[in-house]
Amino acid sequence: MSRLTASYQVYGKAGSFEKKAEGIALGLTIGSWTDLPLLEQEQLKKHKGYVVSVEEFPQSPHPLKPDAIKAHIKVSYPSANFSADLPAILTTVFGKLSLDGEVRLLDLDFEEGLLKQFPGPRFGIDGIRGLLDVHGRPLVMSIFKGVIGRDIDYLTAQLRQQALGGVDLVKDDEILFDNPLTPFEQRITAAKQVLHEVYSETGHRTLYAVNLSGRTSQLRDKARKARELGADALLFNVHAYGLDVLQELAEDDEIALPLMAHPAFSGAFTSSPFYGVAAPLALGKLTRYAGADFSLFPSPYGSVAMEKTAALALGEQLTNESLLKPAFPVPSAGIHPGLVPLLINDFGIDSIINAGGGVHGHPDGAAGGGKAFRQAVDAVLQNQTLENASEQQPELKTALELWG
Ligand SMILES: CSCCC(=O)C(=O)COP(=O)(O)O
Ligand SMILES: [Mg+2]
Repeated sequence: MSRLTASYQVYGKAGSFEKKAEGIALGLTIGSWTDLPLLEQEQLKKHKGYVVSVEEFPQSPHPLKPDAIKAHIKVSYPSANFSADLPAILTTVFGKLSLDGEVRLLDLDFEEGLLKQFPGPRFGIDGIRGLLDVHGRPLVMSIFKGVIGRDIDYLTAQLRQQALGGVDLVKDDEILFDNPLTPFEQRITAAKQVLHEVYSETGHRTLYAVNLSGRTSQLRDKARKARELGADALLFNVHAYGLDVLQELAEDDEIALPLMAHPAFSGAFTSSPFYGVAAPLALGKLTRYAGADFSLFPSPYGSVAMEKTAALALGEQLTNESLLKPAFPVPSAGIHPGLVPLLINDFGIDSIINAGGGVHGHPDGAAGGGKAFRQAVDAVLQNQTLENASEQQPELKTALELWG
């Protein structure tokens, strides 16, 4: 029978953590142990959690509580205790415990038998590259901006400019929901036509990720309809809905579209250094296990930044060796072409450079913005500085003058 090991960060007095860990291991499984008669101990043995390790960090005192230090606790849970789904798993390892003071879930280690119950990305990095026939460089994605309150003609005009800039993907902004001016289905069909026109004119292929939104009970039918209409990919605010909803979409063979996980709402439970869930686990490992082909997260550099070690660990969780396919890391928010060398250095070629304002804010419009990003990527891959490359690339030069 497989097991699941949870790693937690806690604060407390030095020497107090074994007891705390034992309390978690028993409290979240069989309750008590030593007081049980031997026969019951034998019966319940396979359901018992146990402490794997306790590590104290005396050099990491609590910033506000002078007698408390940090510790990491690992607890192993038998999978006999839960059904093989993320709601049951999260409730077991961090249900009531998440409400019990300063405790943070850092990681979950799934043994192979349990991991096999999860789909992982349907397409993964190679599958997405195959759809685009783009290999050997990071992909470039742009984001619709300022579309709320505008009609479908505005949206298609903006899409055309983005695609002409040579971006590989365009996604809806996560705050664009189904609405009378740009209804979900019309967005798909109108975008398809524009992207086909651009492909006929230029030979450049761009995929569009439409925001799958609405009540949970409607999502499956909407996603299936999107596929029927020829949608390229679905953007999904997974952390507002829950990971299991993503998994349902990922496992549905009648949907079978690339799924792009947006980090909206996740800051509510990942941002505190003391509480919640570590971002590499929530936006990295679990988002990949549940079936996202792409996971967006704040890069270490832009307007909404994630601490660098967390962002790097998140990228690692999306791409490391696993039974499941890797998902694309998409470090985002406030990205401009001048950041491309840092992003490629951090997240490698198998990542996506994603920008909204950094594309639309270009003085030559979104087409100029897209070109500047593509030029920046090419410069990095050719080991050129952006400054040198920009001597031959006017769009990149303009971007560097504007954003540095
Ligand atoms: C917080 S990561 C999500 C990125 C995103 O959805 C976005 O709209 C970023 O836009 P920006 O103009 O900052 O590139
Ligand atoms: Mg956005």
